[in-house]
Amino acid sequence: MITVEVDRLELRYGATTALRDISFRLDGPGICGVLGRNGSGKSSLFSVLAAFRRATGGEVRIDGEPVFENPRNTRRICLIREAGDTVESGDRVREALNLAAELRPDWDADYAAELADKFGISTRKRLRELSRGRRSALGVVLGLAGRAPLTIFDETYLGMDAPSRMTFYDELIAEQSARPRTFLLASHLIDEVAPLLERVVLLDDGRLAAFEEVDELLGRGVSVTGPAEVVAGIVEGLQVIGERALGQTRQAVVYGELDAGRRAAAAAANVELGPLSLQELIIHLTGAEERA
Ligand SMILES: Nc1ncnc2c1ncn2[C@@H]1O[C@H](COP(=O)(O)OP(=O)(O)OP(=O)(O)O)[C@@H](O)[C@H]1O
Repeated sequence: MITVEVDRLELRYGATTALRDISFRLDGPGICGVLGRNGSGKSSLFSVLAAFRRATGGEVRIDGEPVFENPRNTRRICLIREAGDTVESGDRVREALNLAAELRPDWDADYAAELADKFGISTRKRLRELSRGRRSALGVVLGLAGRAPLTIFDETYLGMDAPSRMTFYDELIAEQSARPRTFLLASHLIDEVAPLLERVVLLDDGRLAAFEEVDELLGRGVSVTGPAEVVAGIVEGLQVIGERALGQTRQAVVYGELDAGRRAAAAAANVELGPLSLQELIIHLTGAEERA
């Protein structure tokens, strides 16, 4: 079990600032989603966490020690990138697995073989002959069987079909309960991964838009649907983060809680109050509608 501290992190690529003033801390095991729109900085954050890049400001520490140029930490972190990016070493699947066995102190070869079988990956196959989905699945095998205390999957699902993705999610949950560790998961399939996540790091244009437990985040959003004028009265003075009109019916998405008075007004006027999905909430929080 490890502690991950991201402290006022900044990453610039020349004139582009990809991450600004990002701070959060993960104590102990859990599955944390790293979510955000294209270009929001997810892969940049991972590249600093995995010590592939040096931060241009602030720091990342694992168990209190910096990650960059620190061999003690490098072996404890495993970053699995999207399809094809992780498995360039070796000619065949077997060689990629053997290399992982050398690099990863906690590698479980039997589990790797079992997973490869589940994903239909032949260990005799040449890496370049694998389909895109199977290359992604091989990334999943390397990440799960490596059992690194900090394991990061960066859009590793790309190209994987629905049954393979479900196998990935099931294995992730099973691993997490049998051998708790810290997983970071970036995905654009938010509602698909939402049930796995305990916490979310939400990035918006390189900034930290939210760092929260999923249940708390979900508790913040409520949709209010009914006759336009009544809805307007109920949400007045609240933070409305999205709106939709359908004829005389209006749906307002509120970020925040409705007090008892507003709830009673809604009940009396047949106004429907509903939860938001994590995906809806995140779409609103990252301003997709306004920008679109
Ligand atoms: N090597 C690089 N050189 C210059 N700019 C870069 C580089 N890598 C990323 N960026 C820029 O940094 C910002 C963040 O990109 P990043 O790839 O971290 O986003 P992301 O959230 O992973 O996006 P996506 O969801 O599309 O994968 C973007 O503006 C991007 O153009």
